[in-house]
Amino acid sequence: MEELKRSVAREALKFIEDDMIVGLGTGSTTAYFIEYLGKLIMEEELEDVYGVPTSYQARLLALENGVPVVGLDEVDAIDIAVDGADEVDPHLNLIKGRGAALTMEKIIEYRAGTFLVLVDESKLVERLGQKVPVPIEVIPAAWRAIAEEIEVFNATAELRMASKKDGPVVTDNGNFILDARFHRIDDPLDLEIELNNIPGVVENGIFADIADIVLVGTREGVKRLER
Ligand SMILES: O=C[C@H](O)[C@H](O)[C@H](O)COP(=O)(O)O
Repeated sequence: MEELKRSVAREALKFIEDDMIVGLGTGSTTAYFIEYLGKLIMEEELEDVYGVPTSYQARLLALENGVPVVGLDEVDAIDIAVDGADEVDPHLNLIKGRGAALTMEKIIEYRAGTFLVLVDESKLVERLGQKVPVPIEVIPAAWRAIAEEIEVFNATAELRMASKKDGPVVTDNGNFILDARFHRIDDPLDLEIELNNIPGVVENGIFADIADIVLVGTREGVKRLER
């Protein structure tokens, strides 16, 4: 599985050119991409490439690997954003947010000229929600109220707990994460909009109609899916 992640990360480098501003995603697959990108920059095979990190994890990895970083508020445009996903459906709708970085990811990926997604074949599903819940970033004080609201959608929501800290996961933005399991997601775009309409919801992990290209690492090689 790690080799599949590495192979898509290597393939993603082909999309990066000199002078590009690159959105740097979060997670284990993008971590390889940031590492390889840093190598090309250090070897001067790429020039004037800057990364806009989607999380503290991406920022630390970029600094560690020699990718110069800039903030979203310092750039006029993002040429390409590269990120992983937790599920990809046949229309290239995604679920993201296992790493709790969904809000900055969505802001940066929405702004990017091209949004390139890197996954291994285990992430492909027929319908979103088949394998993973939908993460929802919420204002802490509102978590219980929102969990109740979500039941209206025929779903259950669980507050995500931390593993190396007592109590809940706190996101890079200081919020909580609810993981919502829906009975069935028929219209991802509609659900994405509806969830964001609940007061106190900051953002949710459905990324409908936003991915441009998905590179899938398979045992037979890297496959390219396009919308
Ligand atoms: O918040 C985390 C992100 O959405 C990740 O991009 C996503 O969970 C994929 O991560 P990984 O490449 O580790 O499977």
